[in-house]
Amino acid sequence: MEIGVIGCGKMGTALITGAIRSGAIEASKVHGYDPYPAAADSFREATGASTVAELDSLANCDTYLLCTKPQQAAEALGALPANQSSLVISIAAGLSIDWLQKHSPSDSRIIRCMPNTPALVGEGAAAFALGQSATTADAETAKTLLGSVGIALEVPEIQLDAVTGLSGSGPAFVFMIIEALADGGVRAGLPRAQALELAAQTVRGAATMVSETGMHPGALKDQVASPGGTTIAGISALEAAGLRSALIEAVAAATRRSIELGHG
Ligand SMILES: NC(=O)C1=CN([C@@H]2O[C@H](COP(=O)(O)OP(=O)(O)OC[C@H]3O[C@@H](n4cnc5c(N)ncnc54)[C@H](OP(=O)(O)O)[C@@H]3O)[C@@H](O)[C@H]2O)C=CC1
Ligand SMILES: O=C(O)[C@@H]1CCC=N1
Repeated sequence: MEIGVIGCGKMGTALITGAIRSGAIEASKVHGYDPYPAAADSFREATGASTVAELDSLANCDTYLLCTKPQQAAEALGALPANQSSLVISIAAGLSIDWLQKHSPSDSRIIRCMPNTPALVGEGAAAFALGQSATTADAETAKTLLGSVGIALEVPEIQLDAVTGLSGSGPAFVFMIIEALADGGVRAGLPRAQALELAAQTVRGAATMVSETGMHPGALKDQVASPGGTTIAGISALEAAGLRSALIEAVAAATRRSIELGHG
């Protein structure tokens, strides 16, 4: 498999760095293209893969990973060699399989997916949906690539906007939560560095408990809250501030925006 990465920005670099690091793909089989020379330079440095100066030079690839912004995708796909039968895996938010099929060379097989940036550290959460002509082997390719850097679920395409709102955008929401927890620690008198370390490890530990125990997060929360204790005082403050509603609305707003991006 020769992979052409179209768009060597943040996410293309994160995915390929993680996949090469995990051993799922070889750097020598990956060729990036980005019109922005600084992006191509950092991609080469981070991944050890090569880059090309013209998109045409990716003509020998059998698999393309589309990592441009959604608004740049039509131009990028339009520049692919025509009449080539290849697999196009898109990570662009919102762009539907139908849209991707229409803008790709006619015999392309399409996979639409939504990864997230923790792929860079092997803790990604991704989902993907297959286009009509994508084969079982293509599904395996997507599963191997995305699964090498975290979890990769196959879902019906209709769920991908919600995946974008939850796990695609979600790392940003969690980074804000970690930052705010650390601020809380600083406000209570902790040095900044320790506050941040404790906040990040608290989120990591809590997430691991949810994954590993299989217990409902509400039950795990109840275990922390002693009657008349500190935790229930904090929970009460969070409920008064509308934490749950704010997070639900954040995922809903991001999902709506993914749908809008798909409408151009
Ligand atoms: N960031 C994230 O957390 C996630 C992003 N995504 C999706 O990944 C995609 C990329 O996002 P992200 O990495 O953050 O964006 P970036 O802007 O970092 O990367 C996109 C890169 O593509 C380049 N580019 C522009 N036009 C072309 C072209 N015609 N051919 C090849 N490359 C081109 C851009 O150059 P220039 O800057 O000069 O325009 C830029 O370097 C988006 O579609 C986004 O929806 C999906 C999941 C998570
Ligand atoms: O903000 C965005 O549009 C992209 C898609 C998911 C995460 N980042």
